[in-house]
Order: sequence, then C-alpha cells, then structure tokens
Amino acid sequence: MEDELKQLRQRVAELEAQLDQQQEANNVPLKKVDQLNNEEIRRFGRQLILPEFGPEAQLKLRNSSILVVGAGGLGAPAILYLGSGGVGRLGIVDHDEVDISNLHRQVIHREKTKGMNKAVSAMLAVHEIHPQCQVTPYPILLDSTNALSIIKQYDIVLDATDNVATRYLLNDACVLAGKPLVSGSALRMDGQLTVYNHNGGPCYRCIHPVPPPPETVTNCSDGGVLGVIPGVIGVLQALEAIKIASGLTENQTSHGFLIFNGCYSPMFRSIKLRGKKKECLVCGENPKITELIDYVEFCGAGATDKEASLFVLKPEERIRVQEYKNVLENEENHLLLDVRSPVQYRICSLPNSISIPLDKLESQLPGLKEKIEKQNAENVYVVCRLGNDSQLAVQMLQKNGIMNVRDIAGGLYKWATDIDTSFPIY
Ligand SMILES: Nc1ncnc2c1ncn2[C@@H]1O[C@H](COP(=O)(O)OP(=O)(O)OP(=O)(O)O)[C@@H](O)[C@H]1O
Ligand SMILES: [Zn+2]
Repeated sequence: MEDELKQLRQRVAELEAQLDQQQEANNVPLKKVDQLNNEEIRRFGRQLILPEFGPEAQLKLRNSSILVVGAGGLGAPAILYLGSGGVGRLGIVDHDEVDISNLHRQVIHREKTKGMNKAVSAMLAVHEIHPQCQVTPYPILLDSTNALSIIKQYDIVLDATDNVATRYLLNDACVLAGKPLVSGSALRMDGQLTVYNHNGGPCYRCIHPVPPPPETVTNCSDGGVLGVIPGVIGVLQALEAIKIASGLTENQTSHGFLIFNGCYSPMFRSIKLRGKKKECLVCGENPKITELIDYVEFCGAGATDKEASLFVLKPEERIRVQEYKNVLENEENHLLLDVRSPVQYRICSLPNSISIPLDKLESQLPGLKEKIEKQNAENVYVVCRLGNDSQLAVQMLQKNGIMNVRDIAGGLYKWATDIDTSFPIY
C-alpha cells in the first residue's frame, strides 16, 4: 500500500504540474483570426446557416472573450453553451469546490470532480466538448483587489454569482472597465435576467442604489432551488452574451428586465428597464465611485459568509451535541423542539421531537407551554439545521417566560457529523 501511495502522490504531482502549464498557456490574450477554419465551419454549421447569424456573427464570437464569474447553478449551463457554441476565450472564476449537493443543478460538474475547484472542473468539461476553446480558470475569490485586472482582459462579463457584495463589485468594475454585464439570479422557483451597462443602458446601481439589508437576503442553501430554474436563466445569460459578442444587439436601444417563475403561467414577464440615472454614483454624470470600494462593508455581508454562525446566546444557554446524546442515554425527561420549516422536518428529524417552525413559535406558545407542563419536562432543548434559528427560538422562549431552555449548538448538521453519521445531511 505504501508503494501504491507513493505512486499516487507522484501522479498527483505530475498532474498538478501539467495543469499549471496548461493554465499558463491559457492565460494569454486571445489570438484573433480573420476567417473560420474548416473544422469550425463543420462544427458550427447549424449556426452558420442561420440567416440572422451566419459566418460573420460566428467569426465575431470566435474572436470574443467572455468572463463568467461563478461556476455554480447559473454559470454551469452558461459556460457549457458558451464553450460549445464557439466563444474564442472563456475566463471562469470560482473559489469554491464541487460538492455533491451542487450536482443536481451545476450540470457542468461530475461526481468524479467532487472536491475539485469549480473553475478547473468547468474548464475540463469545456475541453471535453470543444478542446479549441481557450479557457482560463481563476480558482480565486473575486474581490476589489483582483476584479479590475481580470475583467479588463475580457469583452463581456457574466454575473453568475449568488451574493450581493459580488453583484456590486462586478457592476462597478464593469462600469469602470466599460464592459457589458449580463446578470442573472435564481432562487426557489424564480429567476431574473438583465443586461447592464450596455448600449447606453443603466447599470445595476442605477436600479439598485442601496443594497438590501443582509438579513433579508436568502441563498440557495437556505431557501432551496429547483435545479432547472438556474438552468433556464444561465442559458439565457449565455444567449445574451452570444448576442452581444456576435454583434446582434448593436442597434438595440431599449433595455429589459426578465422575470421568470417556473410555477405559474405565463412563466416569463418582461419589464422595460428605467434608463441610466444621471445621479448614479458610478455611471452618472458626476461619479463619486472612481475606483473599487470595500463591498463587504458596503453590503454588510461578504461573498463567502452565507452560512455564517450566529452567536446570540451565552455558552451556558447552549448544549453541545455530545451533551444531548447524554440526555438521551440518561433518559432525562425533556422536550426536544425542532424549529425548522415543515418541509425540512419531513426530510429527517430526531425521534420524539416536536415540530414548531420558528415563524409559528409565537402563535403556538400556549400549546407549547401546556405540553411542557403536562410532561413535567425538566428542560427544553431547541434544534434546527445549523444552530442559528435555534438560538433565536431560545431568546424568544426566554422572553416569554420559558427559562429552562437551551439550544443544541451546530444543530442537526453537527449531530450528523459528530454523533450519528447515519443521520442525513442536506
Ligand atoms: N466573489 C466571488 N468570487 C468567486 N466565486 C464566487 C464569488 N461569489 C460567488 N461565487 C461562486 O458563485 C457560485 C454561485 O453558485 P450557486 O448560486 O449555485 O451557489 P453554491 O454556493 O454553489 O451552492 P449552495 O448555496 O447550494 O451551497 C458559487 O460556486 C460560488 O463559489
Ligand atoms: Zn449607474
């Protein structure tokens, strides 16, 4: 086994060196051409015979470079279509690694690339389809220190990220660098699509001058998302980028905002976007923002703290999962209150827990108090998925006179990782 390990380590080192070389080779400006070669004519034949597209548009696409920020739910389909459709150079930025829970929607990744950086995994997928597409992966977190120097190397930018700080960062960087920004978002059953900073149209700040309060922002990991929803929006982002790159939007003066809901009919609605705002801080007549700012401070939340832990309770108001295991083993007379949503409770729950979602807790207090009294429970323990909502629930119960209450730190996730590995994680 030791020999085998040694060989494997050597192979990993070789592959890493190869990848480094490949990345270096890819990190050069796109070499433009003045005509399509025979291989390209054959490969893109179905697009070439389109009267509204033709060889001229395909050649423009071939000579264009597009940066996709985020190789997740939106980026995955967008990158697949851009890479296979004939874009000359693709840049892919993502700091995160492929996780099994990504695969239902981030269709560019594979089980075998689990744990790999997403930008690199996406590059491998594009090269399997169209090896001539020049792909540069950036396995980094895009922020104020690196955004402009990367964006300047590309003609068009796709925002396929999932957080407000990166949205403002990309907007300001695209305005400062003079690049169109194809922006998409998707959550639950809903999606949105807009092209900013293109053909004299508004930028993201013109429409959204102030960021939403961080506590009102939900991401896919908290709110859920049906896999095909970002698929639809990501594909439309690719379409918008292809239209811009191939010159199909040159004379387009009106700017739309597309709203998509996968549940209702009609699924698509388009709203005409307001024009550029004269007083916009970044693209207006007297811009105040002339260089990138601190977007984490501006938005009150960063790109990576989507599952940030809350610390609102004192340590003595919490118990560790190990302590709760002892509670069970000692058959302590207690009540376990699960404050997750009903749908999450239906996925999995601990035995003998009672389910009252956090947002129903206040209205169901009398019933809960009655239960505690009837059972003569010594303690109430509150559990949720990660140990954030459970703290809010404890605070609320304390305020309403229930004092023998503590939460289980780290929630069911910690239970599954530290105590019972057969318990599901979602
Ligand atoms: N500033 C940034 N720099 C680089 N990549 C970013 C940045 N902000 C977001 N991303 C990437 O954008 C992608 C967004 O994908 P998606 O919305 O599907 O979320 P996710 O983080 O993969 O999934 P989940 O929320 O389910 O864990 C992620 O892969 C994330 O790492
Ligand atoms: Zn603006």
